[in-house]
Amino acid sequence: MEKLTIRLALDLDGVLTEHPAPLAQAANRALGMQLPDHAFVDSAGCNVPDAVREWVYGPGGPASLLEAAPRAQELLQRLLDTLGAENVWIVTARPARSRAVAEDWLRRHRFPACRIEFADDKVEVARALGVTHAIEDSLRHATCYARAGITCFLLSSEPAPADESPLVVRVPDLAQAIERILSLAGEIGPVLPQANARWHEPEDAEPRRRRIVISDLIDEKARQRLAAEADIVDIDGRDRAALLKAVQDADALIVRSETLVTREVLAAAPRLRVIARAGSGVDNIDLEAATQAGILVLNAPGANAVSAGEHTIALMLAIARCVPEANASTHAGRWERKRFKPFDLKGKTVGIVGLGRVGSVVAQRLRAFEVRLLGYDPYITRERFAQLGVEPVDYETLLENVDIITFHVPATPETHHMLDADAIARLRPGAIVINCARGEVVDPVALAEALQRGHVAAAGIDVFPEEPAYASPLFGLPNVVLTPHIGGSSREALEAVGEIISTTTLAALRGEIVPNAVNLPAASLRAPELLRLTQVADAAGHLIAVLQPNRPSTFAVTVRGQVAPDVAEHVTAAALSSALRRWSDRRVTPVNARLVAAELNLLVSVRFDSSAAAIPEFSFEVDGESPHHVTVRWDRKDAGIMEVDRFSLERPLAGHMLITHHRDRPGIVGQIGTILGRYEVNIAGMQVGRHQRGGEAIMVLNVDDPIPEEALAEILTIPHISTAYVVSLPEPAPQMAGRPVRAALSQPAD
Ligand SMILES: NC(=O)C1=CN([C@@H]2O[C@H](COP(=O)(O)OP(=O)(O)OC[C@H]3O[C@@H](n4cnc5c(N)ncnc54)[C@H](O)[C@@H]3O)[C@@H](O)[C@H]2O)C=CC1
Ligand SMILES: O=C(O)C(=O)COP(=O)(O)O
Repeated sequence: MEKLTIRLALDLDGVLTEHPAPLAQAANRALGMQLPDHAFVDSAGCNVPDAVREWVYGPGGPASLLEAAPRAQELLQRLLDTLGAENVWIVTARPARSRAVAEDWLRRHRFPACRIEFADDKVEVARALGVTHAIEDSLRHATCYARAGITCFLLSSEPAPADESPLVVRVPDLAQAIERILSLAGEIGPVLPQANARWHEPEDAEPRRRRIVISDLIDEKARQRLAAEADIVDIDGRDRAALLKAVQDADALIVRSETLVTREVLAAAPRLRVIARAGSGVDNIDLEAATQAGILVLNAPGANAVSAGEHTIALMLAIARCVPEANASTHAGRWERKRFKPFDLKGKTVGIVGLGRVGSVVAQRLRAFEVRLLGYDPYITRERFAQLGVEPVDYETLLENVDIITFHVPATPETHHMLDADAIARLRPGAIVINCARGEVVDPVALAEALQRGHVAAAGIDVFPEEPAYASPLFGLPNVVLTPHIGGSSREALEAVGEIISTTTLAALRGEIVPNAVNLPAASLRAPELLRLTQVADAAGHLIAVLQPNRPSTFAVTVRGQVAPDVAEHVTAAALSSALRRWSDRRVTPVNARLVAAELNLLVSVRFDSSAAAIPEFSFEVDGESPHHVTVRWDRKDAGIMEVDRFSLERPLAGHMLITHHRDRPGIVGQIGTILGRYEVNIAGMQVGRHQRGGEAIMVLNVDDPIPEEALAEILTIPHISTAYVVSLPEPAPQMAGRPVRAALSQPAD
């Protein structure tokens, strides 16, 4: 039976001892030092002079007066019992000459016997000992271990920075570090304990209602839809402290443009799985950090495009028709028919920068005004320009030839200050500038200056570099019409955005695949079909990690038959994330599966063989001492695991199973049945795969009851059985229950 051996290096100070602050305090008192309390968390790393270290750790020094950490003796004993005394070391950076003091301290505090290594360079020693895991209270040592490929549990209550190595796993105390290690050892031991024998580990022991934080005003119907399935926490996203507190136990966060979702926010949100942007622009969300953390980001592009487009036209017309000033003057009782000089849009040249959803709405509406339309958008096709009736031009040409310029681009490094002093200088005198996109696109200082000079005749601005905008160089200028980022706020837009965001947030929290993800590929398959396929791929990933508990160095996917690339990517991400959940301690989801794999040096490859199968198949293969292989077959309606380690199966794998690899010999099945019978495990079904009589074979037994550890140990003593695994996989989709996939597969494909 393949079994992951954990070889553990435990730090002494701060891990088995209490926090070593008393050491620094003693040195300060006795030697007149000014060491901070954490100096002896890593005294070498903190450059504590050697002479001080020798005194602190030497005979009669303050280290001999330290207390033990709570329950440290009992916890060490459990480690020794579970992992084996030959697999546990205390590895300390105390000076080697202090060995006698340390050993005496351990004895006096009734620690069980454990080997102890003294090393300035802990990693070098750990490598030589074949250490796989470590427990540390020093970030520097933890980082060094991680760099050497050793998973290190770091005792820390600080949140991890998002760029921390996936091999550094923060836990609050020693008990929890050891719990994680023991569960790791148990999970990959000979039998899966009941709680782990699930194909999809639940995040909670008890299913809990989801918690959704809403940080801005959203449509009321959307709110009610969310509240029907989850607990809602309303906050003002501009209040950082409230935001950081609210996200601590949030599953989803719904924001609009005013909430900045930074790395700091993500680091404070360990449970967060979905960030939904109730709108289009996601520039207020740190997408890179969200993706690294495996958090799905959704938005609702297009749902407010008419709103933003109409607002753009409103600003243009307000300027052309002098509406703001004429309104104020008439209200004030002045009848100034000669003062205002409105003009028609007809016959003017309007330049649209960015012809996406909003830009297109603007173009379509402006055509009715009989204007000439120039457009600059290097990312859309000539055909799209033609459809919209817009002449494609380069940016300079656009600037030099328009009466009105309007921006509809996202905020990116490329669009930052696209309209700066140089660009403004290219505009014809008297041009008008409209910005309903993002404040960052226009340099407000340069624009204000051009407006004051009259080079730019007027501007209509809905968005500001910093929002809420309580000050701006544009404030108070007579030829500027300002609105407080309400372009996308029409009733209809809020309703449409709300519907998309509420339904897809709930669907994503249920694990369904949604069409509006920003950091996962768009899916060309209907969501329910893709969900079933990715659930089975998830199960295949889980199975392959049960078969191969040590993280492999390659994860190769072969896609046979006609399969769209986005479907293959979803399947790969599902299988890989599920396997990585067992191969690493990182929080892995399909969103960050490839990133985590790359960080762990796991080479992921996807090969397409479209000539091969009429019925699509996805094969997952990992390397290792004995490479393993799992194949999912997909009839475009249902999917099932139909092959394990190149043995074909009659029925798809599902339910609680015992899988054995053995030599095909008479009597083996009977012997297993007898053992399971003795332990009162009921066998619900069986299938055997073999290549030739008497050769290598695989047997899958579906069982109704959990298999006790002792039963599996007995099964492993049966001659000719080489490996045995217990695994649980999801049942087939309800409509397929009881119907072998083979039958479904024989139907013609769609
Ligand atoms: N004022 C408001 O309330 C609203 C503002 N917006 C903002 O309007 C902008 C456009 O939104 P959508 O049309 O929904 O986005 P979109 O993604 O549909 O369209 C953006 C277009 O800009 C183009 N583009 C990107 N970089 C460019 C560059 N360097 N030069 C020229 N074109 C470039 C893209 O090819 C794309 O066609 C975004 O900044 C969005 O946040 C959107 C809705 C409401
Ligand atoms: O959808 C967008 O990109 C918008 O700019 C609208 O932002 P808001 O939701 O009104 O804060």
